[in-house]
Amino acid sequence: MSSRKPFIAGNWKLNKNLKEVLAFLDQIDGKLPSEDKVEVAIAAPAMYLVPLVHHRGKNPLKVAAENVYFKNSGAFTGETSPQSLADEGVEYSIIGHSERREYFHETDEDINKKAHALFEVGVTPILCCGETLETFEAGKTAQWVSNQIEAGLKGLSAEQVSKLVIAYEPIWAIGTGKTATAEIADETCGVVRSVVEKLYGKNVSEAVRIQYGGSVKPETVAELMSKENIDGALVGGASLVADSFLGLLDIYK
Ligand SMILES: O=C[C@H](O)COP(=O)(O)O
Repeated sequence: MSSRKPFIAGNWKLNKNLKEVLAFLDQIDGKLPSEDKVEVAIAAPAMYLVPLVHHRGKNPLKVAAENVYFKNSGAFTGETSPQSLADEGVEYSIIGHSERREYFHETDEDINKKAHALFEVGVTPILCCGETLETFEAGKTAQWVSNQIEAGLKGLSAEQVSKLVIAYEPIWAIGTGKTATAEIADETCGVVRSVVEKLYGKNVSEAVRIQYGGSVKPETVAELMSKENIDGALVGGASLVADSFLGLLDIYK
């Protein structure tokens, strides 16, 4: 367990309708642990960001976008601007999720532009990285993830990177029920931290928070969070149902 504040974020992906979003807020109302112990967020489809901000009430719940564009205005049909996230009170945005990289062909360069654009408006990026099963089995995870991180951080200042959140999500563990062992997850989060140290020095690498993501469940979260280099979790499936989402936070009560 590190001294950094843990950060547990749900990622709803393309799930829920408005009624379900509001019901979820109702079900977690007054049940989140104190923000002194853990930071909690939900990343939701763009359509539900404003309702989440407006209906979270006094719950210590941060709101995150699942994606963002790197321009604030212009002829970019269908995109969401960083400025609109900031204006509506959205605190975080995931960038570079493996599903965006795979299905929407996002490149490291796009993702780096998004990181810059978010910092410019005061929204904190959650920068995702992670390798395929093939890369994992070939023993090339460290190199792969290091390259993604170096490219994603290009041109960011030490001050920005110390506020950043990085999520290590092995693609083979996403939605498969196959969580990486806590040891593997910790080792790769340690690799990510060492890349940050190489680029920005010890102070920044000790400040940056690194989440693990990939089939995290209430039953597996405690062991993962006990590891030195893991500061939180980015959770898909287990964040969709209020009881299970609250179960992820039991260790902080
Ligand atoms: O962003 C979340 C990850 O893709 C993990 O999803 P999962 O918990 O359903 O495996």
